[in-house]
Amino acid sequence: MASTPDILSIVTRPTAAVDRLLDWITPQHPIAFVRDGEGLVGIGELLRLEFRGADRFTAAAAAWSELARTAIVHDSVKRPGTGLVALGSFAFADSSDSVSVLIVPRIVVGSRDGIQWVTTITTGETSGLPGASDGLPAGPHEPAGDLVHVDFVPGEMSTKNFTKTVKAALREISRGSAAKIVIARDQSAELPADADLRLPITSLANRYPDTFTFAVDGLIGSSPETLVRVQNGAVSARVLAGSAARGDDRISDGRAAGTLMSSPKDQKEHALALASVMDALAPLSSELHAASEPFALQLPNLWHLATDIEGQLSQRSSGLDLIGILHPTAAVAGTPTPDAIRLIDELEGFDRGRYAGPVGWVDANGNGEWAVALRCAQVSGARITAYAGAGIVAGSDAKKELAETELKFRPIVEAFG
Ligand SMILES: C=C(O[C@H]1C=CC=C(C(=O)O)[C@@H]1O)C(=O)O
Repeated sequence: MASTPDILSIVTRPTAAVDRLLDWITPQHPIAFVRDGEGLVGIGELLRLEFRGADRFTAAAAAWSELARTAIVHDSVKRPGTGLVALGSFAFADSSDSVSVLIVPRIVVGSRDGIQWVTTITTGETSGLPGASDGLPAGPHEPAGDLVHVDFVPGEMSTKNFTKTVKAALREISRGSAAKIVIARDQSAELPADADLRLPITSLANRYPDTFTFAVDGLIGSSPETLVRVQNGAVSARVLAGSAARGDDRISDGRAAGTLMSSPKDQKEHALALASVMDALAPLSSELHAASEPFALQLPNLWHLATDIEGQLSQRSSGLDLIGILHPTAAVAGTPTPDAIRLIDELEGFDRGRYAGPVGWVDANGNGEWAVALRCAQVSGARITAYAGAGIVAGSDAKKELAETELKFRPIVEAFG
């Protein structure tokens, strides 16, 4: 549940002091959501709203609109992400022990379309008014510190158990219980006390610039999948499903992409994921467009089948409203959704936490960007747990799916390598 929110005073001003956004990440409790050098970095936690259970999205949307309604905002930049903003991360499952959070930072450093700004947020009605603060605190926090090296070992789901579970999922699919089930596994490691997370996060962002690199309440990663982006009434998403390893040279790499594009199994897996997002957005949008064929998205570790969706919202839905409607897509759960969720619960047998849940930000106007938390790990005290999964459809091969999860772990494993 949300704690009782205070009235917040917010000042956003343009700044010339921000060169590289990522230099502002703090060593402990980093808060960030960036892609290609743009996005938001939070410094310090002013307010934390917590939610649990099946109504976590509706409760978050209601608490957020109340906070936004009473906030006193002085915003001379006026762009999506300026003014009052929270970064959030939500649990995958209704029954998860992991709490879902919206975090309002004390300071937000932002960059978008070549414009940089700083937002200071304070509680109470008088502080934080223009002139009361000139914005940026001591910083930037240079990316520094020692490399955090950890060795991941299988977690609650061993590799052997994963292949067994994929085979069990295939039996359910052949019985007609579901058309697609996404099966995940975990790997974990001990972290040194007070590990400085700036280097792993910066290295994720540098190696995977086209993905959303995030750090919210200990959940860190680089996700290629946009769950939903809301910007002044426009809505967009990038659906991914269907994967192949990159080739070792130009020829084998081109062949890998070609084989993926012509694979009926991957095309089916992708079509189910796309349909789940289109079906969820259609009643809320006009002019909803998606290409008739996916394209091959190139990442350093993988090829993915990808489809971009764009439309206009026909109702005043905020990003928080939409993540509650869209989650979980067939890219992380399966099809039909209720059957896939039940089967994941039965077959996987571990708590996914916030892996595969929405992670992103929302502003007071309901604008926001939310990724599906993939290629990520949760830092909880001295423990780090990484997650990766694969979509199982008729024709999937358990060994290949295991190999695919290894490639999906790579961003996190290398960031801590
Ligand atoms: C479930 C994951 O990826 C999803 C997103 C893209 C491709 C996927 C696949 O090909 O199986 C998965 O649906 C993960 O990275 O843990």
